[in-house]
Amino acid sequence: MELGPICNVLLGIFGVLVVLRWVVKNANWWLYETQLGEKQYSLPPGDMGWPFIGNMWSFLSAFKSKDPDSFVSSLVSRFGRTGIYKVFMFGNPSVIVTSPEACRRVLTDDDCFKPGWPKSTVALIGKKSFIGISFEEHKRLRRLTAAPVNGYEALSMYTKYIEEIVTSSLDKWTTMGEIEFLTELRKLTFRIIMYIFLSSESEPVMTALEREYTTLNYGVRAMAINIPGFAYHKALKARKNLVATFQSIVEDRRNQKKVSVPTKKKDMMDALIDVEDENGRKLTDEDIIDILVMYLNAGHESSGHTAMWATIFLNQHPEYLLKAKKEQEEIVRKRPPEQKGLTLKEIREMEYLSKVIDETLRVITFSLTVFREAKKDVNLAGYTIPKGWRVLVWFRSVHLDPEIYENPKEFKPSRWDNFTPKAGTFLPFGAGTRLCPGNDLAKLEISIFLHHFLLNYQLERLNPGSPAMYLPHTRPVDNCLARIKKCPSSSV
Ligand code: HEM
Repeated sequence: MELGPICNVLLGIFGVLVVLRWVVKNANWWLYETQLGEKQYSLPPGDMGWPFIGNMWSFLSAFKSKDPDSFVSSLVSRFGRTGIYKVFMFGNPSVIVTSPEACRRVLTDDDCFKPGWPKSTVALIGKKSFIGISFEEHKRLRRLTAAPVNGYEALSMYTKYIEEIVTSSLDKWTTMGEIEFLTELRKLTFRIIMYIFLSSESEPVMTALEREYTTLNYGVRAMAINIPGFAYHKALKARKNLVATFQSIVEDRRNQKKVSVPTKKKDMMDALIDVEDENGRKLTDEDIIDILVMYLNAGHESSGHTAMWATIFLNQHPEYLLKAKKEQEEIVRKRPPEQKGLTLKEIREMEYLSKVIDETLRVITFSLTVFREAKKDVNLAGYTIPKGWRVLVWFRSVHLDPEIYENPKEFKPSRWDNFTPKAGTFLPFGAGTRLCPGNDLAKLEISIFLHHFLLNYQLERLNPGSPAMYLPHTRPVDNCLARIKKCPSSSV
């Protein structure tokens, strides 16, 4: 048999494959960069990945592996430590920023950047939530909703309630045998945020809502594939259920108001129903529901995860746990005998505990990234971000940068002794006009939880070596399966 023709055919196929690969690899470059004219030459270095999926495959495979940071470190090793990289993610030509200076600039420059969350995320959180509304509308609703969740007066008001719910939950957990510690903490923080927004709801409604939020969050970081079986499809269904529940709560509250039965305490729902703009225009049901979907989500997942990790880290480091416990015992010892429970003043004096929480926020970086969009062509660090491109502010890289935090993956609360982070190097709650409005509330909840936990309880993990997973948020695969036990020295 003659080999010549076969070789030619094989060579031909090989040639076609090489050309095809080149075309496919350069499709995004051709689609998004060549259109930019001269500007394409000043884009940040990077790689736009494959057509349609861009860099999502590398992102998802890194974040589903044991080394999520391999995603950004591969950009650094290929393109250098520029702190800004061109990518194609979540369906858009984008730039990832990883240096403190660039992150801070993007977060604080409202003339150049606006929220730029992927359409799929806006569809889940709501187009009338803070990530979908105009600058002016955001300013107004932010003013209205931020005061009741932050500030001395509001926080003092919630301290007693949070303490009650923390102590009763901890007590209950000791009787439950094996629990998923994270799941229980999420329920706890969800009850707190429900109380602030809606005063109260029945236990079954709360458990059902919290479950829907878990499904919703899986969809937020997944690929937007709306086909049964995929995380995004399930998340859309979860949103539908949440909207239906909130709709009936809003209707009930409006009806109550019509027959003018004043509720005992004015909660956030009352404030949202009553508020008018300068033209006397009130919020629609859709406005209120999207604000609820957003706040109740942002307001419990993050604090629940952070409280869990702080407890795990302390458990892994008995010397830090002892130090934190001593501080709490000292607070109780100094307390006048007639005082019942914690005061905000005492919480503000928990110096070591505050370092434990900051260190947890840094090591875990609950919000791995946030999204912005360039409102015009922007020059950043000598590179051009073209108008309309998305910017991913990659908090995780800043918090785990060995040039900022020595041995960054080590949990070491004492690194915060006499250390004030430079601007842009510690951003657990973001910065600028979108700085998390719940930052003080979150620290309050976590401090109250740790206070009672350290004084009276112990965590016994069933799988202490359970590996971590990173999407949608960093957590142990087993949701921290554990038993909660009373300390032998407990006074409760
Ligand atoms: C450890 C706990 C928390 C962490 C790590 C956290 C983190 C963040 C971050 C990084 C942002 C900035 C988003 C951006 O720049 O686009 C943010 C925004 C937000 N957070 Fe939090 N958060 C926490 C707790 C809370 C709590 C308890 C609430 C509820 C009261 C809350 C409500 C919100 C809201 C509504 C926004 C949007 C703000 C806006 O767009 O103006 N967060 N959070």
